[in-house]
Amino acid sequence: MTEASVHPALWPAPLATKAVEATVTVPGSKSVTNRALVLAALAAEPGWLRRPLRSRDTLLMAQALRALGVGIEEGVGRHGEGETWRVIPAGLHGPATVDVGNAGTVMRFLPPVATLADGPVRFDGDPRSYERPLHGVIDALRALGARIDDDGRGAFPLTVHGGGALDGGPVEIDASSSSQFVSALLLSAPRFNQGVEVRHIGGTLPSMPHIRMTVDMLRAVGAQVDEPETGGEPNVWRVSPSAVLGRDITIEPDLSNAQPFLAAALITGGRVTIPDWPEHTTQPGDALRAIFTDMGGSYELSEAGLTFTGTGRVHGIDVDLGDVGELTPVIAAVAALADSPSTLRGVAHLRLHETDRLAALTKEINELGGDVTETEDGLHIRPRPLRGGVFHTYDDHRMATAGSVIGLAVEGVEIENVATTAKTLPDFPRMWSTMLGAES
Ligand SMILES: O=C(O)C1=C[C@@H](OP(=O)(O)O)[C@@H](O)[C@H](O)C1
Ligand SMILES: C=C(OP(=O)(O)O)C(=O)O
Repeated sequence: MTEASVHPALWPAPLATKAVEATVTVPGSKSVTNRALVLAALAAEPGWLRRPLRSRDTLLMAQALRALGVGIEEGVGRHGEGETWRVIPAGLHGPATVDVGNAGTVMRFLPPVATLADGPVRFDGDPRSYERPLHGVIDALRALGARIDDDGRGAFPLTVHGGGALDGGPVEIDASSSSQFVSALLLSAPRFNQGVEVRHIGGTLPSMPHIRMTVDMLRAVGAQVDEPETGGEPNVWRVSPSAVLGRDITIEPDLSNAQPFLAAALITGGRVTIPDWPEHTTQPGDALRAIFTDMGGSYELSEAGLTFTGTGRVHGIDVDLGDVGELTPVIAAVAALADSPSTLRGVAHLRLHETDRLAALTKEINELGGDVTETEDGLHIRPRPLRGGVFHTYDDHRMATAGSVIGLAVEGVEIENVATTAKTLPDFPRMWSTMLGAES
């Protein structure tokens, strides 16, 4: 248990007393930042990340790459000191230790990188990292020629005995518990001797937009990728061996972290603008435009960014969130405040996220007087009048933001350990209060 969960601070979630009217600048995407760091570390020349996210997950990634010998320097960007990272690749060295925290991207994306180091790399992390699925990455790396010690458990702590290179080649995996298995193998694959051919052989693959993000970012650094969506075989991804180019990349705002702010507009009948909303993106958060419109709002994408407007009336929704699972907690919170029931489907794999999100949402919303039941692959949510109380967060950043959304409409909601939002959005409490202070 972390210190924060032994002494959980309670944060009184602010109530919205009127329609929220605000412009909220959201920091960079976790998923894009951590992919960009890995690709820059594997490149043949230095690269830049502009407006990277600085949060627990991305700082853990940067710290791990530095431990392997990669230079990551603070640079002066267009937006002032400290807003860029210059990444200077180097030979990857062991021995090294990597703390994965509870970051799925760090725990899955870095073992393949470690196979390229010239010595042992020991991985450890938060207690929850021991429970999150990893076998797809570890078994695949072994099949591709890596030596990994894990006491036979297929979980952390473990040591990847980097041999300076990896054969690579064809491999079958079951990635139905996490798309990150596929992304992990593809990201390092240009540097494997034979590249990689990953064949997914399990049930439904979640989070397809995140795999698309991996493919697009690989292509942007010069990799050749064959994949199902551009005419390749279904469920098969191939990356050819090649040099990785150093690039200058500006990180998009994290659209999944924009979600609670958009939800505030929807629930209060207000208007929230998120500047720099990308016109085209692989981020799953882009699906919020359609989902929150179905739930009763409307949006406009303009030079100013994405402006989302609510009417104060929120409708229930029946939706498959398999592609966009990380949006589920805040959608569940909004659904609990709607005028009709909701069914959220396709997200059984959320039981293995930061916490068991289906169980946690059910318990916490019901403890405020709600009526939520778990299904095999999601949630049924029947809105009822809610009351105040403690909203437990289980070291899950998205539970904290979900509870805060309910707190906008329900007096007396207290969020346990709101600091857990530091995983991807360290400034959340201040941003939330500022948004409400900007009410008109
Ligand atoms: O590759 C990524 O950056 C992510 C993929 C998804 O993981 P799962 O496929 O495990 O849900 C998502 O939920 C996570 O927040 C980020
Ligand atoms: C599932 C999530 O994170 P992770 O990258 O740790 O899997 C998330 O951010 O919702």
